[in-house]
Formats: sequence, C-alpha cells, structure tokens
Amino acid sequence: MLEQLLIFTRGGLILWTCKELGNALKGSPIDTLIRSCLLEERSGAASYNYDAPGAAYTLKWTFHNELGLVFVAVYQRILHLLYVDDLLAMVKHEFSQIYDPKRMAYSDFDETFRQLKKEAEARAEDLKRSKQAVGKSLNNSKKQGQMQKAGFEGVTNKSSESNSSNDSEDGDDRKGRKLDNGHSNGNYVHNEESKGNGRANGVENGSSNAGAFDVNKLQKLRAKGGKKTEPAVSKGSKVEPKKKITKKNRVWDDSPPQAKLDFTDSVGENGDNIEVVAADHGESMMDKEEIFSSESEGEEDEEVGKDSKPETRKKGWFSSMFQSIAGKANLEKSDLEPALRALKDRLMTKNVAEEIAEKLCESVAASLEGKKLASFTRISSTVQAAMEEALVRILTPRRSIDILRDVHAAKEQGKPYVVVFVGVNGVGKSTNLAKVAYWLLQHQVSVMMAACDTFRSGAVEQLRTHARRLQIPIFEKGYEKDPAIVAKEAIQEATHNGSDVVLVDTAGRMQDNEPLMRALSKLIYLNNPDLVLFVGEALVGNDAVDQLSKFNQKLADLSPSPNPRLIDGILLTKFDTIDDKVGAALSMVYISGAPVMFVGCGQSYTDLKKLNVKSIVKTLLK
Ligand SMILES: Nc1nc2c(ncn2[C@@H]2O[C@H](COP(=O)(O)OP(=O)(O)OP(=O)(O)O)[C@@H](O)[C@H]2O)c(=O)[nH]1
Repeated sequence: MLEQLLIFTRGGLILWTCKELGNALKGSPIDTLIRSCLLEERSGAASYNYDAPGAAYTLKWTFHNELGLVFVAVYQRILHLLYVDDLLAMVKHEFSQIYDPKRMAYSDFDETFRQLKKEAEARAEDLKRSKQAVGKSLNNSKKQGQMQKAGFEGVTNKSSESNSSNDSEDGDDRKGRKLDNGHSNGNYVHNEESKGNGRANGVENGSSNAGAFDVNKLQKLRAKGGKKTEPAVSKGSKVEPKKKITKKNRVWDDSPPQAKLDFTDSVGENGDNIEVVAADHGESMMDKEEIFSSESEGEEDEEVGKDSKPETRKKGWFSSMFQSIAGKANLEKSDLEPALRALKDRLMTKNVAEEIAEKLCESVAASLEGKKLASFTRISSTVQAAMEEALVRILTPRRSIDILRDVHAAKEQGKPYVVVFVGVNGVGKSTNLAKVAYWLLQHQVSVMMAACDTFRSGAVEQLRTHARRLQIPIFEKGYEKDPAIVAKEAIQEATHNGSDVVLVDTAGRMQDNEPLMRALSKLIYLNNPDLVLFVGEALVGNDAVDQLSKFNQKLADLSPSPNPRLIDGILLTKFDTIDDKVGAALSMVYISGAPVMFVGCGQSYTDLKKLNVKSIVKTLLK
C-alpha cells in the first residue's frame, strides 16, 4: 500500500499530503530524502530506500521544474508497487493545473487524487492480467509448435503459422510501445506500466493487445505470405530512392538562377537535399556552441527574434541553431544532453570521478527538465548555471565546522578534543597532522600528539621529529602495540596534563585491508573521537570514490557499535601539485557527504588552508 504522497515546493513548503492515507511514517523518510538525496544532487536516481526501525520504505519522486514543485510517494519496499511512477506523473499533471503560488490549501485535490489513484491501480492491475494472458498464450503457442513438430499433417503450413504468431506478437508489442510513447505522461511512466496505460486508455490499444493472438489476424498474415514487419521495411526503403530521385533535379548545366545557391533559404524542390546538408551542418555547429559559450552571444540573440518567427519556412543551419537556443517552450532531456555531455567531459578533465560527474549531470538534468528557457538564454548557459549552483551546494558544508569553537567547548567540559587522522598509505597524514598542530598552536590551543601508527617502521620517529620541531608533547609506545589502547592512554594522559587537543596519527591502510580496517574501527569505537578526519590526496581521480566509500563502509560494517562513527571531515593534501585538476575535492565530498576542512598545499607547517568553494567551482567549470 502507498504510505504517503506529498507535494511541496522546492523551498520546502508542504502544499498537499494525502490525508486519507494518513499513516504516520516511521522515522523521517522525507527529511532524509531531501537531505541526503535531493540537496546533494542525487535526484537523478530512480528511487531512494529509507530504513527506519520496523519499516523499510522506498521513496519515488518527480519534479515540476517550471513551477518548482516536488512530488514524493512513499511506500513499503516489500510491496514493489507498479503504479507509483504512473500515479506521480498524473498527480504532477493534475496538480500543476490548479497550482497557484499564492494559494496554500489544496483540499479540493483530495478527490482528484482519490480518482487518480484508483485509475493508476486499475492500470497496474490490467497490466498484471495482460502479462499473465501473454504468458498463457505463449505457452499455448509453444505447445502447438511442439505438437506440429511431433508429426501432424501440413507441417510446413502450421509451422509458418507458429512463426507468424511469434512475429505478430513482436509486432504488436512494438505497436504497443509506439502508442505508449504518445502518452502524455510517457516520460515518467515505466515501459511496463505505460503498456498498461495504453491498453486501459484506448479501444485501439485494447484490440491491438488482443490481436497478438487473434487467429483471424494470423490467417490474414499467412495469406499475405510474409512477416508483418516486411511491408514496413519495404515501405521505408521505398522512401529513400524517392529522395534520391529529387536529387537529379540539380542539373548544373541548366545554369540555375543565382538565388538557388543560397541554400540556407531554399524551400524549392531541392529543399530536401539542402535541408539534409544544412541540418547536419547546423547540428554540428550547435554542438560546438553548446560546448563553448561564445562571446558574441548578444549578436546572435538579436538574430533569434528575426529568424525564429517564420516557423513554416525551411531553415538552414543558422536558423535551426537559433531555434535550438530560443525556440523551445520547455526543456526536454534531449535538449540538455549535448550541453550535459560537454559538462561531464569537462568535469572529468578536472579529475572528477566519472561516476560522480555522471550522477551530477543526471541530477542537473532532473532539475531542468520541463523548465522554461528564458528567452534568448542558451541551453549551455542554463545548464552551466544549474551545475554551478549544484556544485556550490555540494561543496558548502551543511553544518558549521568550527574546530576552535568545538575545542573550547570540550575544554569547558574538562576533556581534550580528539582528532583521529585516517587514510591510505603515504597520502600525508603525519605531515598534515603536524600542520594542524601548528595551526592550533597559532590559536593558543595546547596540543599533544599520539603516535598510533604502531605498524610502519619509522612512523613513530617521524612524528617525534615533528613534535620536537613544534615543541609539543608526544605520547608514544613504540611498535606492535594495539593502536586503540595507545590512543586511549594518550587521551588519559592529555586529560591529566591539561592538553586541549590530542591529534592521533594512525597507520596508512588500504581500504580493502580488513584486519587493519577492523583495528581502525576498534580505535574509533573505543575512543569516540570528536573528529574523524580522512586524509586524501588531491591527485586521485576515480580512486577517490573507492577509497572513501570503502573506508566509510568498513567503518560501519566492522564497528561493534550499532551507531558506528563514520568520516566527519576531509583533509585534502598535495593541492600544490595538481594545477587545475581539483576534481578530487568534489568527488570526495559527494561520496562521503563530509566537508573538506583543510587543504594541504606544500611541505612546510604553514601550508594549510581552508577550501575556497567559489574558486573550486570556478576552476571545475573553466
Ligand atoms: N607537495 C606536497 N607534499 C606533501 C603534502 N603533504 C604531505 N606531503 C608529502 O607526502 C609524503 C608522505 O607524507 P607522510 O606524512 O609521510 O604520509 P603518511 O600518510 O603519514 O604516510 P604513511 O604513514 O606511510 O601512511 C611526504 O614526502 C610529505 O612531505 C602537501 O600538501 N604537498
């Protein structure tokens, strides 16, 4: 059963919920969806699973981008409700008809919804029944085929019947799909469901379905002596030579009037050929325009007004390009694709992991589809602006992360503030731990280091050197000790000697190394640090996703606690070595949801900075 359906604005104002459903949802699935999916640019996904104690929900949604509305349906995951997409699409359509930004209450929508839900359920039921019917008929025709093979008279005829039955089935299936495409809600309805829609909505569709196994139809087909698809193919192939015949009209010897050479304007007999050439040309030019936003935008925009008026005239590449820029009423996915593809490539050249670039583009597409393009606005500019917004949103920390404030808060409670540095080997954990220590010292915070890399030889000495240079205490117990215990003793020591902060160095480990990940999980569980800082290299590309997602996954899976601590923040190192390939910052934040708290940009103690979101976004889109 559907648990709830909500309609709210992108600003978060709830306009309508189904009172009839009225079930109190367990946990907070809607808040979680907004926080972890919609706000984090993951809205390109098809659905979202939410688990609460005693409930496992699936959430599906659709946007009306033009009106800025969000429609969310919640149902028990176990039920696999087939009609939800269909229902959402219809609710979106109907609600958009009555939506008024000044209106707050929509109780009149209750009845409409009840009706829409009934219809959607009926269609899903029809679909289920027709599927069963198809299954049965398929079995029957198989059985028939087997009997024929077993030696009945007229074997050839019958077998051709069985063939045509299969062909006919395919043919009708195709027909069904075509009809579905015409369905106004087609974009949002699964193929399966839209098949159902088609059948329920139209007599023609219904008969086409029945016709799949209609004996009369089969006999007619057999009489024609050919597959159902053949005439269509031959029809199609006839069209081509016709086009070619028109080509012959272009006889250069006839010294045609000069005006005919102006292909951009021609509507004459040669129009087809000219249009093909012109259209191709136009498209490729358009692609270029989508990728590189040109400086001469203003000039072109002026032309838009002139050229886009005579709709019926055939257009050359010049005018068709403008039509694609300004002539569209509402943006469709196909309009956005070239610009998004270009943007995805650009993000990837900046070292953004492919998976993330892809998801971001899907999300931007979802946020733009159906939106009206402001007149004279390029699709590429619109897409770029939407992507810029999305990137800023992702990279801007959602909660305030003020370490100095938190350090003082811990101090007031009489305990040290504990930071654990984790990450794979050689990324710069110890060096950047020392930089953070230096930064804290600059802010009159007393620091103690804890040498909990008891695994790699030389690690303790390396940290000791930093401690000596910075003149701060270090807690060390040598090698082959349990790092979780060493950290615990270090924190006790810091509590006794009144250190404000304990910085815990840990051994580098690969995300797949289970024993080491288990040890890290234990260290975190036992000491409950205030901050788990993932140290990652800014040089990584696709590997960033694997590192961070597996670190988080292992910390969750291997923790003895039911509420395991995950990564709280990111320290991105070696930023000085990457030029404009700043994509790792985006990939890491996107995959973990944790903010970049520091950026290491050199090998001296002062080379520690805060991330400048604006400049990163600018570089990513440059
Ligand atoms: N250019 C540059 N080099 C850095 C930066 N941070 C660390 N390094 C260098 O990276 C190398 C590895 O640094 P470490 O601090 O030893 O790395 P680690 O993660 O502690 O290493 P393991 O303990 O083996 O896992 C050293 O040569 C550092 O000088 C940085 O921000 N920029």
